[in-house]
Amino acid sequence: MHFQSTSLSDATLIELQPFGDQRGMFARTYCRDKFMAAGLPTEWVQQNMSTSANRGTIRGMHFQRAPHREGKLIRCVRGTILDVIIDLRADSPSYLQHEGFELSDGNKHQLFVPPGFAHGFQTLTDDVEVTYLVTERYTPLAEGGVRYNDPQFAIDWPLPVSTISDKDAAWPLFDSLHPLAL
Ligand SMILES: Cc1cn([C@H]2C[C@H](O)[C@@H](COP(=O)(O)OP(=O)(O)O[C@H]3O[C@@H](C)C(=O)[C@@H](O)[C@H]3O)O2)c(=O)[nH]c1=O
Repeated sequence: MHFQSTSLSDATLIELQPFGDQRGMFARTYCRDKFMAAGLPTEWVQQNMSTSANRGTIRGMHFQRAPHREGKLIRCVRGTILDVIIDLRADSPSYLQHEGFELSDGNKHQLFVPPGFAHGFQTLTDDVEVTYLVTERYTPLAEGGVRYNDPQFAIDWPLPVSTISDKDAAWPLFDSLHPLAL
């Protein structure tokens, strides 16, 4: 696996190293030693998956407030997504910057999302499945979010929004958040 830095401090794109043969392909998706050497987390407490039926669906932009901030390792195992992360760490050189990454069953890239980032994605195909590891347990009282179309970030979503949860459509704008809400 190859670890590539991104425009956002500590966020890492991980390319798998595939071994192909007549049966198909093998690759490690997680390797404790390599993650440790790359300075990435090695303790994951949940593995989650979601499916989304329609192209254009948005989930996000989500985070958990301190002290429950989560690191996430995202992979799209069916279809294609644009995965977007926003650095919300006030002490970071990339504070308030965002970047999008195409993750698909074709490229098999994984994205490490550091604690303190907001995370979300838009499906670019129908029938998408995403799986991710997280470093903290789900803590509903610590759930937070910022609106996917917050003008502060002006994320360039590639498709019109076809489907979004009521919760995600109603997250506040970043401007209105108290610093303790992060
Ligand atoms: C995230 C989560 C949700 N749930 C429940 C709550 C709710 O009833 C149902 C669906 O939850 P949500 O609507 O929050 O699911 P979803 O919008 O897919 O939430 C996910 O979105 C992506 C973008 C992320 O970054 C994830 O960390 C997570 O926040 O599942 C759990 O039981 N455990 C969990 O870890």
